[in-house]
Amino acid sequence: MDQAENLRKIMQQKEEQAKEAARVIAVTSGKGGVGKSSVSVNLAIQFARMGKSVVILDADFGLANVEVMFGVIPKYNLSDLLYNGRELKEIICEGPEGIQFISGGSGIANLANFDKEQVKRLINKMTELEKIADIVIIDTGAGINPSVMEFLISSPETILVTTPEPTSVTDSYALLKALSMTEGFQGKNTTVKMIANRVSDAGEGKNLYEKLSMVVSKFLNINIEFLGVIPQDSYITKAIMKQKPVSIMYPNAAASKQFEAIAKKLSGTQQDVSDSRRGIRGYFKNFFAKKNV
Ligand SMILES: Nc1ncnc2c1ncn2[C@@H]1O[C@H](COP(=O)(O)OP(=O)(O)OP(=O)(O)O)[C@@H](O)[C@H]1O
Repeated sequence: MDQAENLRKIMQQKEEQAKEAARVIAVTSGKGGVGKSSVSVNLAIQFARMGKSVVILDADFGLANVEVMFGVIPKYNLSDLLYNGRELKEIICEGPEGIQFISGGSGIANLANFDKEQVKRLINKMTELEKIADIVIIDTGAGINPSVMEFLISSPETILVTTPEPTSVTDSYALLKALSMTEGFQGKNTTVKMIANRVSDAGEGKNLYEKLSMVVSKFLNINIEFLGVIPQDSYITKAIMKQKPVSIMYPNAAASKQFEAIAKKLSGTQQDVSDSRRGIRGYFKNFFAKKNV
């Protein structure tokens, strides 16, 4: 390597260090249909309006709601990066307001079965996200299946979406119980933040949080923080019918205002995470830790 090349490399390294690692946030729920994708997409929009560059990884295999909510049909998905030699920039799709997203496609379902070389390629490619994203939102599947657990266990910050329906509350508990029993789970490494969706008023949301948080801290030794409420709002459904997120279609709707408040609250807090788990590289390294890459 000549001196000029060496210098270029050092400059590049310095640039990469100067750019902070992306904040990785997983969004999940105990059962399907409670508003997980709606939360991912609308928080992304609110973060983008605050000047952040946001990438959503739609890891909800089989129910790719993000693309439906954005009204965009992706040309490629994660499988094309994993198996068909596509580059990261080719599989990233443009959503509204500068948001970018990656459709997981069937690539997501196979992640846990990768061999070492595939894992390395995935980590290296996904690490390129670090250069373009301030925030990476991972929209996981719902429920307690092992692949959802893999996504959550590696995430330093998890948003749990719950509604007042009794089944949503018991399924949230079941999800956290499954998470606490998953190999490698360490309560101190995982912050779970709850959003109460489809509530009739703030009090109902707070009650829901207090109930869930009490049993979860008593029986599972997990602390949940309260992020806030999203009201039951017919504008959400109206917007979905038009394949537009409510924050874009009806920015003054009660739900949009709450998404804005929650995004502000989140961005006002630093992510409390050790260096080895920081950023998208840390996330995937941790995800595949058992494979010793
Ligand atoms: N606060 C709300 N007010 C009214 N309707 C809502 C609200 N939140 C979600 N919905 C409705 O619930 C439906 C499911 O929402 P969404 O697709 O975001 O859920 P999900 O948890 O991601 O579902 P899935 O498990 O299928 O991925 C949407 O059609 C939406 O209209």
